[in-house]
Amino acid sequence: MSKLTIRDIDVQGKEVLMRVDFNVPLNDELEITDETRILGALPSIKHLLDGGAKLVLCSHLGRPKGEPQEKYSLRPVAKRLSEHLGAPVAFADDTVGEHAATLRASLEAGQAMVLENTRFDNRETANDAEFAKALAGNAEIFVNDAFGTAHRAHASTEGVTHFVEKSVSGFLIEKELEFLQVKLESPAKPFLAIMGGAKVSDKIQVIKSMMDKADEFIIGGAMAYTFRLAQGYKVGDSLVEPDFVELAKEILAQAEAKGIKFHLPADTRVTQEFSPTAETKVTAPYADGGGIEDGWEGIDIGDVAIPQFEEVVARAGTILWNGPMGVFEMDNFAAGTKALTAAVAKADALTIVGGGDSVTAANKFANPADFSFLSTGGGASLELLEGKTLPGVAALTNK
Ligand SMILES: Nc1ncnc2c1ncn2[C@@H]1O[C@H](COP(=O)(O)OP(=O)(O)OP(=O)(O)O)[C@@H](O)[C@H]1O
Ligand SMILES: O=C(O)[C@H](O)COP(=O)(O)O
Repeated sequence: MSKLTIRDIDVQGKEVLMRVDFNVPLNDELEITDETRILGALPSIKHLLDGGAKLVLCSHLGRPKGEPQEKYSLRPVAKRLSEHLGAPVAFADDTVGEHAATLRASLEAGQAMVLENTRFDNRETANDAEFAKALAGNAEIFVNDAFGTAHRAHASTEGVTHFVEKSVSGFLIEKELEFLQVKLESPAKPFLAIMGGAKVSDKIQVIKSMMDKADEFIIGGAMAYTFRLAQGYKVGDSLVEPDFVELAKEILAQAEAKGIKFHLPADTRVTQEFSPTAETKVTAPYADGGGIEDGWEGIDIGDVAIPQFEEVVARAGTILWNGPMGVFEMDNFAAGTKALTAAVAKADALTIVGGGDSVTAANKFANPADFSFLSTGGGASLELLEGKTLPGVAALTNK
């Protein structure tokens, strides 16, 4: 069912509450290290301000568990936003308290402000009605543009919709759904899904759901070791999730039955020490009886795997990439992720990148403009690909 969007409303002189996903990474100095999500929200923010809204922005940052903590404050984000807008952005030290109320009451048309982290109050994640009502305040309109948090039914994503006249989606949610849903309905073939990273438990169900759509899979990162274990190979001290070995076996059998090309790394770069100066070596290919010895841990795909994967990427018509090939945060473990990032960036295909770390890799090792779309959603994009309904979208007003 289609939902009202930001294009369908008149906001002139009205107070508008907008949920954004400003859950950005901060370093120890509380500096923003990746502003993809801020940039993602800007088109909607500018559109509402140009339309004369009194704009109240809210978001979570991290998982502070109901306690205010300086390291999870949205203050640095409000400052960065003000730089992007070239206008002051007021910041409330609280979310639904006195300071927030005073600032909200003094907003003028075309001005924006940011509320403190919604998760500084436990009632946010509990989707508490009183908290949602206070958050809505005098706003007639709620705009949800927090795609990254749309899979959470929290007070600021779902609850609040019960206390405003209209709830609409913003441009970012619209764009995310366009790429992750609409464009993947009839993808140019072959449709390649590249899955990597560390969280097998989060992603293995997505692989299963995508077997009806994808023609080929590349599995990298720690994901690969659970599959290699399922095939009976030795994986040494590598990160595996034994609880998912059975499901991995099922997936491998299903791929074979359906004629899906399921590419696991032919070999693995391993180390004995998890550090930026550690020595590494590449195992013999699994097919030649290779595998990972005890005392060694897989940290990247190997030298045989890299060109094989590059070839698979080069022939794809559509590429969906979620999760790095290795521990790319350390240079000595980053070769596989670097090579794959470059290959995806130059592929003549629709290229969609999802997941926090994959987007970071895309920004670090390639020109972000060389990808068709960088998703701001980690869990949210995975749930969408699994075919689940996102509560933050479902709660919006029907057209
Ligand atoms: N072989 C490996 N062993 C251990 N960790 C690995 C390995 N390969 C990749 N990783 C780690 O996986 C992490 C990323 O995995 P993750 O599943 O969180 O992906 P993601 O793209 O960030 O997705 P999301 O945003 O959904 O969390 C990186 O920090 C990387 O260092
Ligand atoms: O980073 C994310 O995936 C979103 O901001 C949601 O955060 P959460 O997993 O803490 O709900």
